[in-house]
Amino acid sequence: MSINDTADKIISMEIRGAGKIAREAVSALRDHAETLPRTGDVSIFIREMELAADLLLATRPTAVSLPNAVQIVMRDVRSASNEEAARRILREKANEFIWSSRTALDRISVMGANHIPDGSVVMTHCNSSAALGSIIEAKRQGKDIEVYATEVRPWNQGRITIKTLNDHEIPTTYIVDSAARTMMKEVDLVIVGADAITVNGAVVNKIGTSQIALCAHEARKNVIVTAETYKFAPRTILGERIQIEERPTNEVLPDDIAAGLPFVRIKNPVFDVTPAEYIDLIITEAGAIPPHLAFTIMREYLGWGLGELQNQFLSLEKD
Ligand SMILES: O=C(COP(=O)(O)O)[C@H](O)[C@H](O)COP(=O)(O)O
Repeated sequence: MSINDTADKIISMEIRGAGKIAREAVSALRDHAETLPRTGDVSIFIREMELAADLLLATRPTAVSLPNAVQIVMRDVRSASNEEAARRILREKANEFIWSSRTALDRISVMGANHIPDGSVVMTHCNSSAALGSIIEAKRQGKDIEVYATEVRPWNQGRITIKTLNDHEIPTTYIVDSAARTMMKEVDLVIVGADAITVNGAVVNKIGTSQIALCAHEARKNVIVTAETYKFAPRTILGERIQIEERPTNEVLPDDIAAGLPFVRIKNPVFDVTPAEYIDLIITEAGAIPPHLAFTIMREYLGWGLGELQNQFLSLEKD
């Protein structure tokens, strides 16, 4: 798929979910490199690849998996000594990222399943491959489990979730988002995915996640977040905030109805922030951690992010 097609599909949400966005972006970068004519000038190749990367980065602002994946693939390309080396590094890094991202999902699924006791009822929100992977793995291990899945207005990602759960013959109850608190008494634990995790262990995920986590906290039910290490955002160490995407208001209310309500304002933020105190565990491919250890993951697994931050500080000091 071309860079433009991939970017369009991410914007239109045909490609969605933080992990998938990252993998598809990386595979589009790899394919794009193959379409560029060989010039023998490494700087031309790098410039073309940066333009392609910028196009992808401008698609959706919240899932940090996208800039992290682009950085993982592009970082060593930028210092390549010649065009052939740059092409080889890009290909290798892209393939490595896609492979390790899938492996991470498998590992998270097994660890996540270990945290789902036999006979438990799990609530999930939105459509997360990491969260669903854990539920499906628990079922594969022979555990008798049930799921409550929310609708996820306005895009109804819950329908994709219930289709997958149904395909795996997992008994599922489908509820509207506002039924989460009422239904929490039937539930033993909540499992969701993440679009970004900040240095203080807060989790950015689909709008509504924080309400569900709050209800779970009130009802003394565990909240488990499943997230690959590339969902952690090292730049939050510097105080950079995760941008919450606002999508068109007509996803919430059709324009013709809105036009008749001149005093009504519509807002459509599509992600929210769940503070660390409402999260019991974050399961990554590197192990399950309490949210306050987010910094450790950033240091150990996204070390480049910290190196870059250090360079920024050094240049600030020089200025
Ligand atoms: O919030 C969403 C998707 O939002 P959208 O539908 O707006 O992209 C998912 O919970 C996370 O991206 C994690 O998904 P995964 O575990 O698959 O990476």
